[in-house]
Amino acid sequence: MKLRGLYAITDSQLLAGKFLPYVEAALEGGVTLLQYRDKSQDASRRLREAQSLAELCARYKTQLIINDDAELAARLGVGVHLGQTDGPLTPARTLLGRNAIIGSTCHAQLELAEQAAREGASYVAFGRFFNSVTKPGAPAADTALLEHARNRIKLPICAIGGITLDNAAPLVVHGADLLAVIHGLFGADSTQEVTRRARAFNALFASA
Ligand SMILES: Cc1ncc(COP(=O)(O)OP(=O)(O)O)c(N)n1
Ligand SMILES: Cc1nc(C(=O)O)sc1CCOP(=O)(O)O
Ligand SMILES: [Mg+2]
Repeated sequence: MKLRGLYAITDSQLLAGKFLPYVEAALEGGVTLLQYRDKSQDASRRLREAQSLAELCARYKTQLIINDDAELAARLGVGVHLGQTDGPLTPARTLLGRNAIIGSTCHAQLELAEQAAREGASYVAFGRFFNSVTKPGAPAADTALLEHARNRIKLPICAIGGITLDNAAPLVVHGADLLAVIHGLFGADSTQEVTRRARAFNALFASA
């Protein structure tokens, strides 16, 4: 499967009280990958919500990725996204199997991406590209990095951090295969607006 398009990421605070309707609205507009990102320690809620997302994703034929937690991903038979402090990729690959999607945070460092590729990552994620409400302190990346990564890394390239419909187009032009978005997608006033935004993000790939 070609990993290209919108990568929607959930946020438990932003989606409080509208979690499933907003996620379904995004799926309705078209989502290549959906990441369940919940930074709480509430294991039973995490399991319950991740199971609901797995059912929803199955209906929409979207791939589900669990942030941080390879054990939960293994339990659900889905993919995982691991940051630099979330544990090594190689055991996660062994646990999840060769077909699982495993993503790796590489900040603004090509060396991290090359290492992730050697260790069996399915895609590499660079960011943050713009100011992010969700993660203001993340290290900054720029479009030149995408061009270098395009030439050196033979894996799908994901861009993240402060991405909105107003600033996303150059990222695709400079080589991003996946646009990972929280606020720019789910910070909308209605489910209809979430669907519209998802469609508009996907349209950027159709025209690139
Ligand atoms: C697609 C994608 N890219 C980067 C991240 C960030 O991962 P990490 O650095 O582990 O930070 P947290 O998201 O865990 O706070 C991501 N989750 N997804
Ligand atoms: C989770 C995350 N990781 C980042 C990184 O740079 O690695 S930026 C980020 C937040 C993405 O949310 P938003 O689209 O609301 O900015
Ligand atoms: Mg993490």
